[in-house]
Amino acid sequence: MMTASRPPSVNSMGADGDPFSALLRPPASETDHERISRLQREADAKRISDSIDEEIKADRERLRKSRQDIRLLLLGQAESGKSTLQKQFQLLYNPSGLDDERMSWRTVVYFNIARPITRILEALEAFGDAEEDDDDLASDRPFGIADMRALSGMPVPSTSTDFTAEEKSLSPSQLSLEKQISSFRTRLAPLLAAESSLADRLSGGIDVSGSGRGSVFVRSGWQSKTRSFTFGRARERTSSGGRFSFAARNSTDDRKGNEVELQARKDDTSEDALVREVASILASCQRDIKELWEHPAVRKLRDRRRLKLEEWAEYFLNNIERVSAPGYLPTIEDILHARIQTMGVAEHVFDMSVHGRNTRWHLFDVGGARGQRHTWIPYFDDATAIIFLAPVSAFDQYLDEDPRTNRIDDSLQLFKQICSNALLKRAHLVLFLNKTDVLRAKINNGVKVNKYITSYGDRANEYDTVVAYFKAHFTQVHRRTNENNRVLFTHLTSAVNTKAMQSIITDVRDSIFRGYLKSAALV
Ligand SMILES: Nc1nc2c(ncn2[C@@H]2O[C@H](COP(=O)(O)OP(=O)(O)OP(=O)(O)O)[C@@H](O)[C@H]2O)c(=O)[nH]1
Ligand SMILES: [Mg+2]
Repeated sequence: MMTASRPPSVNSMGADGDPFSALLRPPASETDHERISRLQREADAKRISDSIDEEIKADRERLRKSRQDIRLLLLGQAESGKSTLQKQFQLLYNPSGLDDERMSWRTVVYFNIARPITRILEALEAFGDAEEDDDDLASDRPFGIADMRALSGMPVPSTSTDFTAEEKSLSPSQLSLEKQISSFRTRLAPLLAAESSLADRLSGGIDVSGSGRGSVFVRSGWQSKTRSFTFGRARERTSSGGRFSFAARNSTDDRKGNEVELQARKDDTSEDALVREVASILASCQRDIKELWEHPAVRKLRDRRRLKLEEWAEYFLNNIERVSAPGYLPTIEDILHARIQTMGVAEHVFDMSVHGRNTRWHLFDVGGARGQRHTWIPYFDDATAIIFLAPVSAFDQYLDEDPRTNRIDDSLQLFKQICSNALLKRAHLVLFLNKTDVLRAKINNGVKVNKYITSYGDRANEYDTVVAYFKAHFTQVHRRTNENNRVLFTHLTSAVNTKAMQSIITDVRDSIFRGYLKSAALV
């Protein structure tokens, strides 16, 4: 094909035939001074242009490298164990990171104690009005305040909760249960008052709808936020008798409190005043908490499953003496059990050497509550792999966001959406049937699966049978949506069990890496 170049315009052409040279040529009348400043301007412009070129080059290089990074999404409903799994990755590949955060986790641990205490007291009170049974004891009459009185072994006036002079002289265990609840409320008032302040501290004061019974939403990076609250800033709020100045103190306590505060201020000016205040409250009401937790009425409510506390609440209440001791610093085990809800998507980066190759892994830990799931989508199209966590212990639980939906059912629906999502069709797929330890404990305690999952029928209410049943359902969902013959790697896990998790993570890491090398055609 013939090509004809357009002739340059005669008017704009310089003597050398270049149409631009006439424009760029300095005027014939240019003075020495003008020439020097022109050359200076041109040198500056070249420097800027070169540095832009360098930046573009560096950006390209970063992009090229980041395309080779591995992107792993941790998906699953709220409370399925995603953040716990992320902590296990951190323990394995950046252990000092978690160690540095130990102080900050006190806020969460204290919150994880204060919230269940409120719930236990509410449950004790509420069941006085309960009319229906909710578990295997369907034939039992409702366990109400009359039962509680019976438990306490004393006749009581049913209306007044004021203590008589005689009652004041009695030990707590000699009081009627109604009075005991009231006494617990009084003794634990400072801790109950601290709950919302701790929640505010963790969430930054943002009340997000859908935050659950036992939890509070936090954004990534909350650790530095809780630590960086200086004493001075927190003190501002305590001094006005606001929410941090807890009740039930006499003037001697106040003096002592002030001395402790002054000493603490000298010792560590950056320590959070709220956390210190709660630590001292816990130290002083540790025996009350233990007494409440071990109270026969609370045990009975738990046995009858009228009070269902989450695994973290049980863990911290069982460890209350250690956790409320002065100078308490959360252990790694405590951090793994601590509960806060993830808001949005938190990215964690790990550099790993896998079989001699250095790779950068980006772990995306997402918020699993229904209201958070839309935030996952932007991370789908370049995901290398997904670990989907399904908490198999949740067969007797319902979503906080929608109390009519069984949590296993929600997990199956969500897994179906993930398996069939076109953006994710090339991602390596791993399924963790998690919380197997909690499942085992429930089965051992006689909780019947077919009461909540009717299709379970009359199969044996034994751990192995239950796990096999749930596994078969998830595998079937995968098979039915598996257009690309993608392999599903399944593991039975307990995300809080560090020893077991470390070998599972290594296995999963290797299989993801092999898949990644294959798909990147690097082998
Ligand atoms: N006993 C036991 N507890 C677990 C297990 N996995 C997670 N947990 C606990 O369950 C709670 C919830 O776990 P998270 O990791 O916060 O759940 P998540 O999936 O990140 O939840 P969202 O951030 O709300 O989406 C925490 O208190 C964990 O310690 C498990 O396998 N066994
Ligand atoms: Mg989380």
